[in-house]
Amino acid sequence: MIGAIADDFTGATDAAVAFRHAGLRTAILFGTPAEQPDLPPHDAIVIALKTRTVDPNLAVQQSLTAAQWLRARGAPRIYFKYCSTFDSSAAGNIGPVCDALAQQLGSPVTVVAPSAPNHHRTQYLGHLFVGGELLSSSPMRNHPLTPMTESHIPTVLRSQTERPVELVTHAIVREGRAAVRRELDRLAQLGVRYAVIDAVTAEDLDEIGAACAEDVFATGSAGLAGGLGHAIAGGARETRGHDDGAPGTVGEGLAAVLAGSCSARTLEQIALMQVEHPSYRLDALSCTDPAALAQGAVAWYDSLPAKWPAPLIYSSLGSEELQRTQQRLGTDVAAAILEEAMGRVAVALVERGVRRLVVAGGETSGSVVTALRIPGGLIGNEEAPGVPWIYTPGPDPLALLLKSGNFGDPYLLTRAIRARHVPDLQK
Ligand SMILES: Nc1ncnc2c1ncn2[C@@H]1O[C@H](COP(=O)(O)OP(=O)(O)O)[C@@H](O)[C@H]1O
Ligand SMILES: O=C(O)[C@@H](O)C(=O)COP(=O)(O)O
Repeated sequence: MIGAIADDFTGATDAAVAFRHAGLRTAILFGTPAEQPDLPPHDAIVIALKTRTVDPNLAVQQSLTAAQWLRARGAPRIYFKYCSTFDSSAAGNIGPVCDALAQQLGSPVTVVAPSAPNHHRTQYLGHLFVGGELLSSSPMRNHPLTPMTESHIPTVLRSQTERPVELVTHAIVREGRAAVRRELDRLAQLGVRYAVIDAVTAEDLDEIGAACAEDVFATGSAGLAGGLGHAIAGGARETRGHDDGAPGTVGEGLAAVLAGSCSARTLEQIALMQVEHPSYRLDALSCTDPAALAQGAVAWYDSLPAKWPAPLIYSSLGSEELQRTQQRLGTDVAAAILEEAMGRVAVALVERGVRRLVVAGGETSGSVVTALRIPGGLIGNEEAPGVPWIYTPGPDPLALLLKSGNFGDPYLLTRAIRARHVPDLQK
């Protein structure tokens, strides 16, 4: 069994998919449960937290609680899943959370591997690339909460921890799992506490996963989750795409899209969705009261003719307009207003019968799922790599698609809500 803690909700779904593709039966939980829930048989549990941008002390406390819960549930090893673009602020939270978990778990040296080649994030000589660009030149430099302006991951991590950090280069990874293991042991003996490891391909991550599969603690993106999953499952690469019987079809309920992501890919997806779908923008500059903002959006939803295509409610803005909002209201205040408003909108839409909810943005997904008090779900098929449908338990399930800001092709949102039952205006 492996227990994973993800620092945001879309990241948790990405990791859950990676475990599932490796052949592990995977359960996802939103937050650390207060009690022991009944879970279907599983080899991996992913706990989704919303700790990427909160105060570092809170992130540490929540991560430690999740790790304790997973250990008590029988997980001999813990994986901390953060973003493949190493999303963090100057204060953390990757460094502080890694420090606390490494100490709690007694990890001598901890692997740090942000690469996720299936999402085109690769690391070479410590430098993280997004597609063909360095992280610091990619759209991540304009992220509303965690702008990434340094691509050299050992440098980023050193700014967040006092523990010694060293790089394990791709040349060592290419030598294979035994060489990686030897290097980790050598670094541990030298007193190094974090080994930031290059990885360019999924095969690299399988070698790294095999090298650290017995470690009590490892960290990275969904990429290394896949590598560890393979090592634990003892499976071959062909197991990728294996279906463990989770539901594969999208529900039949009314659909809506909620977008709080301002990532470049989400903005493209929104523009394409607006061609055929009605949309409403939550504007924090015109109203700073989340309840009133949400009320305006819900009144608009209620005014839509019965058979209109699924609507979009969004707050997403391009970087210039976004900066204006952040300068006027403050970055954290603007985010808090819009996240609370989006959570309230989600609750109202579900009360009105919406049963398929597509949410764009990791923080936004965290707010929506928390507002809906959803404890966890079953992982279904992927609408895009790393973006699976999630089915909530109970007699009246919801189908959720939690989309990471930069994931999915430009038509993802449009495709996700275009299910068989959506009324066709042409008829
Ligand atoms: N118009 C806006 N002005 C200021 N902040 C915004 C605006 N729209 C969204 N945000 C905030 O930006 C953050 C986007 O983060 P997130 O939802 O994680 O998206 P992504 O997955 O793209 O990182 C959220 O906290 C959201 O509330
Ligand atoms: O690793 C990734 O890129 C994702 O799993 C992830 O964490 C995405 O975060 P958001 O872009 O904030 O949704």
